[in-house]
Amino acid sequence: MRAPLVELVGVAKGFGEGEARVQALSDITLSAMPGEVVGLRGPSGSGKSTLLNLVACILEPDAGLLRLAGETVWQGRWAPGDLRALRREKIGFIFQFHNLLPFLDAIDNVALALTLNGVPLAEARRRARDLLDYLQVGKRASAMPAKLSGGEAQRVAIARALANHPRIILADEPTAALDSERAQVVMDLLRRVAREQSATVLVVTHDEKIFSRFDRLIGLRDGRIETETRPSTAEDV
Ligand SMILES: Nc1ncnc2c1ncn2[C@@H]1O[C@H](COP(=O)(O)OP(=O)(O)OP(=O)(O)O)[C@@H](O)[C@H]1O
Repeated sequence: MRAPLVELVGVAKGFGEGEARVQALSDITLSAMPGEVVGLRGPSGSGKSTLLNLVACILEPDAGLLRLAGETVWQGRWAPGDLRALRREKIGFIFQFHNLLPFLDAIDNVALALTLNGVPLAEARRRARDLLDYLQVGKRASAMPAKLSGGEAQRVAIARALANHPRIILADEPTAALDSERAQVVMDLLRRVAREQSATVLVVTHDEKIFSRFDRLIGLRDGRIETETRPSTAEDV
């Protein structure tokens, strides 16, 4: 039986103390299955990034339960173990602006994610090259980030996020800096990765031009789940 890769039950998160306290998320219950591409939408301040950062184990919940790939990672406290290792092994994170290291070329930006996980450099470069080819940006392997177009840089960043074969891929506004055509290419890739690697992809987005590309679109308002739709036109290409 297939089990969810991401599960949150009754999760809450606030910031600050006393009068300055902001309840960013309240009573969030959701789960996402392998192969599923889920969008998180909602007005500014509705809690989208907070939710993504909780799933990434970058922020600690105040209450509830967080389970990743069948393992309870937070319930009242973090489960014992190395959080950084968990993040490196299970989670790939894609940012709005690619966050590539400016002093490394495309291939070494990807290879670094592998060497940090103990893969020898030559092997890391070989695998990085394969990934760049998979994302159709292999020709730019030796280009420095400043010489890449926005779409190319975002694909290199996706390659980096995928380097360790994470089952959970989190993306914060991955298409915000891209034109419509490049945004669709990024969504094609994310859908393909979800399908081929049985991964769950969770994407925070304001970008209406990609709303139809999600299996499920969850709408947040004031830190709560307000709507959940299944865009009917989402198709794999
Ligand atoms: N580190 C923090 N310290 C204090 N308040 C925070 C912090 N991070 C988020 N918040 C507050 O929590 C609420 C939710 O913020 P969050 O960034 O998750 O919203 P968002 O939906 O991602 O917004 P946007 O679309 O503008 O990125 C907001 O009121 C925000 O001001």
